[in-house]
Amino acid sequence: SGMSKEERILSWVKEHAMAGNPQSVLDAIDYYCYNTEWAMNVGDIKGVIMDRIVEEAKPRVLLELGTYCGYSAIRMARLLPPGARLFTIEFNESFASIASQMIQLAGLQDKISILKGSTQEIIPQLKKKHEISTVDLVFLDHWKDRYLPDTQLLLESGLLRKGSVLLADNVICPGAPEFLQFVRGHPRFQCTHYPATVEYLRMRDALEKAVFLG
Ligand SMILES: O=C(CSCCNC(=O)c1cc(-c2ccc(F)cc2)cc(O)c1O)c1ccc(O)c(O)c1
Ligand SMILES: [Mg+2]
Repeated sequence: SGMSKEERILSWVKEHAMAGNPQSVLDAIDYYCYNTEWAMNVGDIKGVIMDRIVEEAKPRVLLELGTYCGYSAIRMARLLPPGARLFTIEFNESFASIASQMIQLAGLQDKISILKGSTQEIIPQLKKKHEISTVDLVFLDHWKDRYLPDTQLLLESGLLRKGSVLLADNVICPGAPEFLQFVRGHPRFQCTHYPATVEYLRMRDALEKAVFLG
């Protein structure tokens, strides 16, 4: 029994962040994870790279695979204009609950919808159930061996349009070799590699951006 690591992070953020201030929520999570307990948030180093990519893409409909505590959802949604929407899929009930409270504290609940379930069951429902035509940016951060099958599912579901951006975390560590090989070898994807480090550590990691050419 006792609190989970994710509950301890949420408690710290409630104490140290300012309600309605997304940056203070991100800073509080990063401070706790640098100084007290490591956790698998994308973090500040890869987060700054994500910020630039999201600002350049100007997406109106975003999809995230793997919510965890909501750090990357808050990171992306804080940059969005009114009317833009982020849908984030989380399989784990307790992670989804923590993330919902984190997003509420950041004041971003009107921009972010948490969809509870597995990506393989939810992705095919997105068009009908959530009135989505296509997605402008997808952040992949869930099970690393699901990156490739879910990319193929996004293609089959007609959810990608010319210019849709796939942005994948952890392509070096833990790694997503089959996904990397697929998008880098695919004639309809334009890939860019962004070397970085694993959140809160010195170990090497990277983001991969794959733009669908339609
Ligand atoms: O962990 C999962 C799978 S989803 C999260 C995937 N993400 C990662 O695994 C992930 C891992 C690392 C990382 C780990 C160890 C290292 F030494 C270095 C890096 C970094 C990341 O940025 C990540 O995103 C899950 C657990 C329980 C459930 O109940 C559930 O539902 C899910
Ligand atoms: Mg990750």
